[in-house]
Amino acid sequence: MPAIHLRNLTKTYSGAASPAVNNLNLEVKDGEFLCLLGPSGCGKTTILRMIAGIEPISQGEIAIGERVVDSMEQGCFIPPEKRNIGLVFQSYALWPHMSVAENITFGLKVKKLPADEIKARSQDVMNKLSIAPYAKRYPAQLSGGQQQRVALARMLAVNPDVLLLDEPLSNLDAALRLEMRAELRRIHETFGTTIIFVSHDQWEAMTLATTIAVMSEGHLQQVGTPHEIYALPVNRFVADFMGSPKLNQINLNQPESVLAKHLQQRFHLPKQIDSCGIRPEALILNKQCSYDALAMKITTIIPTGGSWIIELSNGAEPLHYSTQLHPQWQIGDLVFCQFPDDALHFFDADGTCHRFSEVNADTQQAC
Ligand SMILES: Nc1ncnc2c1ncn2[C@@H]1O[C@H](COP(=O)(O)OP(=O)(O)OP(=O)(O)O)[C@@H](O)[C@H]1O
Repeated sequence: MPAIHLRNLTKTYSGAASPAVNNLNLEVKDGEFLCLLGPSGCGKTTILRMIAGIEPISQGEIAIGERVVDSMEQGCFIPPEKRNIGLVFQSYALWPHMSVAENITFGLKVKKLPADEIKARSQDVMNKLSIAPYAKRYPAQLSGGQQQRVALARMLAVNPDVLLLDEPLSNLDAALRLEMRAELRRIHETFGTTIIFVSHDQWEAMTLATTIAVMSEGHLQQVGTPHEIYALPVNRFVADFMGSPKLNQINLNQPESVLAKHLQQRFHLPKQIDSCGIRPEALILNKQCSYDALAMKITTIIPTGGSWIIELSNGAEPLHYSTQLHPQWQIGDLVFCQFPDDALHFFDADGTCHRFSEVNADTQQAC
C-alpha cells in the first residue's frame, strides 16, 4: 500500500477569513491507521475530502505513493475515481433499492471485473465482516451496525489502497461502536489497508489508531502514537484536549493560590513557566503527610462505573483525581496529595509543554 504525503497543504474556502487547513505537512505511512483528531471545525473533513479529490486544494501538494495526485504548483489533478481510494462517510449512503450483495458488487461491476471474481471478492468480504447471512436483505432491513459493515464491505471489496473514514461510527450506540471499533481493527490487521480516520472522539482515536494527528483551527498540533499524544503532549492544546477527566491545570501566577505556592516551592521553576498540568490519575493521595505532599479536602466523589472521580479542594481551585480502586475516603476527609515530578507538564506563556527534566527543576522540601 502506498504512503500518502501532504505537503504545505492549504485550503481556504471562498469568502473565509482564515484557511480551514493551513500549510499542513503530514505523511501517512504504508499500512498506518491514522486518526485525524480535533474539535468540530478544525479541518478534519476538509483534509479527507482533499485526499479523496472531491475538494479542490488552494495550495500545496498531495502525493499517493510516488504519484502526485494534486498540485497547484505542477497544475496536476488526478480525479477521485483514479486515486484508488475508498471513502466512507458518517451516513452510510447505501443504495436502498439494492440488496446487501448488490450494494457490495456494484463497484466491482462498474470496474467491469469478471463475474467469478466479483462473486469471490464479495463473498470473501461478506464473510470477513460477518454479513453473509444478510446478503439478500435490503438496507432498511438491517440494524445501524449491520448497515455500517455493509458500507465498509462495499469499500473493501474494490480493494482500495487507502480507506478514508469520516466519523463512520458516529450514528451508532455505545455497544455497537465498541463492536465496530473491534471490527475496524480486524479489518486493518486483515487487509493491511492504509486507513485515515476522522474523529473528534479522543477515546475512539486512542483505542483505534496506530498514529494520531491532532488538529486545531486548521493547524496540525502534534503527530504521534496514542501514548505519545497522551503522555508527551507538545503543547497546552493537546494536553488539554486529550484525557477525560481533563488534565488538571494550575496557574502558577496566582500569589494567593496555595496550590501554586506549593508547586513553586517544591520545584525551582524558571520564570517563563506560567502553569503546570497533571493528569487526574497521576496524582497520589495518602492518609499520611509527607514532606512533598499538600493537604487537600475531598469535596466530591463521583462513581463512573468501575472508576471514580474525586474532587479535591484547597481554597479556590479544585483538582480532580481519578482511580479504578474503590475509594477509601469520604467527602470532607483530609488527604495528602503528591505531584510526581515525572508526571508534571510545564507550560510556558505561548503554551509549549516542557518535561520536568527540560525545565531543569530541582526538588525542594515544602512541608
Ligand atoms: N463548503 C464549505 N464552504 C465554506 N466553509 C466550509 C465548507 N466546508 C467547511 N467549511 C469550514 O471549514 C472549516 C473546517 O471544516 P471541516 O468540516 O473540515 O471541519 P471538521 O473538523 O471536519 O468539523 P466536524 O468535526 O464538525 O465535522 C469550518 O470552519 C467550516 O465551517
